[in-house]
Amino acid sequence: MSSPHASTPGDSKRGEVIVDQVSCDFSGTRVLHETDLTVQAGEFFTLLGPSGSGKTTLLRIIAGLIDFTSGSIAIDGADVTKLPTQKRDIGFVFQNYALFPHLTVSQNIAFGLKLRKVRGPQLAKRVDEILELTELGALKDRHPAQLSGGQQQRVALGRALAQRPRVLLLDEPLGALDRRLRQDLGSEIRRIQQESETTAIYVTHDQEEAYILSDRMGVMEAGFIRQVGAPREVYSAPNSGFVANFLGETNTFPAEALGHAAAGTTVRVGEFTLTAAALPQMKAGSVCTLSARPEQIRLSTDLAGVPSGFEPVAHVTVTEARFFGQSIRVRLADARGSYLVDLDSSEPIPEPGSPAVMSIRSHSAVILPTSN
Ligand SMILES: Nc1ncnc2c1ncn2[C@@H]1O[C@H](COP(=O)(O)OP(=O)(O)OP(=O)(O)O)[C@@H](O)[C@H]1O
Repeated sequence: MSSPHASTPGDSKRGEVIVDQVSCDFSGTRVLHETDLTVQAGEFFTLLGPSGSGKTTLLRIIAGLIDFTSGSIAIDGADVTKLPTQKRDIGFVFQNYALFPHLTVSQNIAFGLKLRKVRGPQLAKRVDEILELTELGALKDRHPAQLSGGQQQRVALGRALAQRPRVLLLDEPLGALDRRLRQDLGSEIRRIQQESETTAIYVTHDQEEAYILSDRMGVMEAGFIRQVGAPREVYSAPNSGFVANFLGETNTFPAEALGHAAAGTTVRVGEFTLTAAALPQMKAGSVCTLSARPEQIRLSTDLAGVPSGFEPVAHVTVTEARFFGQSIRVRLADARGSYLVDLDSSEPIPEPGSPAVMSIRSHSAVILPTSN
C-alpha cells in the first residue's frame, strides 16, 4: 500500500533495522549485553522495560548518538555503525518536545527540510502534507507556547516525519502528558506511523502503551532483551517470571513437571495434577513454577463445582472481593501465598473468609523455570 505520506511511494520495504551482538559499557559497567534484534520494515516495535533496563541506550545506539563497545547496526542491509546520526536517515521524537519556540508550527515542520535545501513549492507541498497527516492545519501559524502538550508533541512528530525518515525513533514521547491525552495521542501516533509507512521503534516502561501501539515488542531487563513477540503472545506465553510479572498481574504456584502429552505438559501442584501449555524442554521430575493470569482462573465453592475445561489447582480462602464495574477482583490465600482472580462481573461476589477452589483452564497456564 502507498499513500501521499509514504516514505517513498511504492517502496514500503524501507526501514529494516538489524542490531547484531551489540554490547555497551559505561565507565566499565556493562549496560547492554550482546543484544540481537531485527525490526522489520514498516513495523511498530516497542522496547518495554523498567527504568534502567537499557531501552534508551539501545535506541540511542540505533540513532548513532552513543559510542558502544562492540557489535553492529544495519539499516536496510547497509552497515551504519560508523555513520554519523545525520546520515542515518532517522527521525526522533523525545519526551520533551524540543520545538523551536520562536518558530510557528509550519516553520518548525519546515526547519529540517530547509536545512536540506528543500525550497519553494516542494517545501510548501511537504509542509501541507505533514499538517494534514498530523491534523495540525488549523494551528499552523501558532507558536509552541500557544499549544497544548499533546499538540506540541504532534508538531514534534510531524517535524520528525517531514524528511521521510527510514526509521522513526520515539523515546517515551507521551511521558509528559496526562493519562487521557496519552491514550488519544498514542492512537494518533499509531495512525500516523501506519499512514506514513515508517518503521517505528518506541521506548516506554508502560505496558498498556506497548500493547496498544505495537506490532511486536521486546521486553528488556538489566541490559538484556528477555523476550520478543506480539503483545498478546508475550502476555499469554511469557518465558520467564520477570516477563510474566512485568506484563501484568500473575499467579504463581510451586510445581513439579511430570511428563508430556500431545496436549500439553502435566504438572503436579500440591495435591493436584493438571495440564499446562506444552513445554517439551522441561524434564520430568524438574521443579518449576506454574503461572496463570487472574482472568484464566475460576472459583468454585468445592471440587464438584469446577467448570468443565478447567482443572483444580488450590484450596484457598477468600480474603477480599471488590466490584470493579467490568470485573470482580478477588484476593485469595493459602499457606503458600496469596492470589488474584478476576471474575466476570455477572458472577456472585464471594464472601471474604469463605473457602474456595481455584481452577485453571486446561492447557492455558504457563510453566516457568523456577530460577526465574
Ligand atoms: N551516560 C551514561 N553514563 C553512565 N551510565 C549511564 C549513562 N547512560 C545510561 N547509563 C546507565 O545505563 C543503564 C541503562 O540506562 P537507560 O537510560 O538505557 O535505561 P532505560 O531503560 O531507558 O531507563 P529509563 O526508563 O529510566 O529511561 C542505567 O543503569 C543507567 O544508569
